[in-house]
Amino acid sequence: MKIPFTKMQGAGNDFVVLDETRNHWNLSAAQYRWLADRHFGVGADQILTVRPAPAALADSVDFEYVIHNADGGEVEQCGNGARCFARYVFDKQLTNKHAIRVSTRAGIIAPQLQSDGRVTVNMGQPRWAHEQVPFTPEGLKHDVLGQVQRWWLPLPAEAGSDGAWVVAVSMGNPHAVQVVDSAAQAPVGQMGPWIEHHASFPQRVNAGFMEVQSRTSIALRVYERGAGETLACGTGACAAVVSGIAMGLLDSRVNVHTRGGVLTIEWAGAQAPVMMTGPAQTVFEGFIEIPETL
Ligand SMILES: N[C@@H](CCC[C@H](N)C(=O)O)C(=O)O
Repeated sequence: MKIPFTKMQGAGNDFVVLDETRNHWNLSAAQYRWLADRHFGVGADQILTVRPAPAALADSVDFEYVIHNADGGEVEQCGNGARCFARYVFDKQLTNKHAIRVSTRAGIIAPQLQSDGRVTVNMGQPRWAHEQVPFTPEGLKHDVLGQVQRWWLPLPAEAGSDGAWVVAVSMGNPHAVQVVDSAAQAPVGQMGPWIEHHASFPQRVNAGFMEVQSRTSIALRVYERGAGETLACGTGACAAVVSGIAMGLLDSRVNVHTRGGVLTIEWAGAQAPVMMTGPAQTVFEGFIEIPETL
């Protein structure tokens, strides 16, 4: 089966985008994994699929947005992908709207194309309840910083540290955010996999390493669940900023410096939604023959 695809990137977090508004490709987890493979497939951190709005939501949303990690697993949310999704459906004339509403496994989000080419996404509210992350901290020690609890995650010697103080929060997908002295020096590749698979996160977790540079600027690296360290993680940026605001370390508008570019995150606190603004670009497009058996 030969299918069309578009390669996109948002702050260096890269995607293969598939259009299933007319045809359903019915790809298996192994086929998504193959597409994401940088040696045998196209190469991507995530595969994004555009589907028509689900019938039950047809009056309130424009599309369904389906996300698979590079490991082939389907996940709930992807922030950088949401900006690319909005750019894709507009450029491909699947809609003529600059502002759309999109259904995801984590609820409805609302991306909007800006006149400078960037995209702003209303990512909804952060979710702190343990069952919503999900996070099972039984047996872990904790302290309180500002308005938020930090939990001590014990780690084995191979992780390069005996543990980490993390804030657990969901932006539709699970995040464990820790404050570090230097994002550049943080042992992301060594510690990340141990946090991702920590027993206190039953659905695994994205591990964020946040360096607070000022009240309006952070440097951030994220070891993503199902993808490893990426050049940027949009939901990770939202999770880090809301955690930093709740800890009393950040103001309500923060520039997040990732290895692939800058994202701007705004959150007024409490019940306010998190707004994320950043780039979204098409890199190339083509057709690819998907192996039937893998
Ligand atoms: N790159 C993404 C997040 C993609 C999903 C994540 N790896 C997960 O498993 O939750 C972003 O920009 O938010």
